[in-house]
Amino acid sequence: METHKLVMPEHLNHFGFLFGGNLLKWIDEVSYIAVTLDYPGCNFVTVGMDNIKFKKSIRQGTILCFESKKNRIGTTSVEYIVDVTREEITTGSKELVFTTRITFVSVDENGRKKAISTR
Ligand SMILES: CC(=O)SCCNC(=O)CCNC(=O)[C@H](O)C(C)(C)COP(=O)(O)OP(=O)(O)OC[C@H]1O[C@@H](n2cnc3c(N)ncnc32)[C@H](O)[C@@H]1OP(=O)(O)O
Repeated sequence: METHKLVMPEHLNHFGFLFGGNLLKWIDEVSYIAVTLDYPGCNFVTVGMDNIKFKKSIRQGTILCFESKKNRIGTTSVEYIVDVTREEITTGSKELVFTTRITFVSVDENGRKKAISTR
């Protein structure tokens, strides 16, 4: 699944670059939507996000593309790789600015883990 976000003034830190917590929130949100659409009827919670390294700063006005790819399916969990690329609006070129693995666990109505059902 692919989606885009526009970096606005309210997303910046006090140095004027994208606040890392906002990036992580967007990754949680877009990949939660991906897993929920991939497994209709299941409820998921995030259990972990790996490899958090902020190596590129991101300016206001940047268009970010989030691509969530299913990477591993376990008994109760599903892992996605999320690649975040910066899209250069004048040239159309793309640059990978962040990548992570995020894992969701299927839960029942009481929040207890539950085997993933495919229907
Ligand atoms: C969309 C959101 O933001 S939701 C809000 C934030 N998330 C939450 O509030 C969730 C809080 N956590 C919990 O309620 C519990 O930890 C649960 C229900 C998610 C899991 O229960 P636990 O007893 O901790 O699970 P357990 O350790 O047995 O692992 C369950 C599965 O998750 C996987 N897992 C556990 N920890 C991690 C981790 N850090 N990274 C990746 N996978 C993990 C396990 O490998 C296992 O997978 P499998 O069943 O496919 O083999």
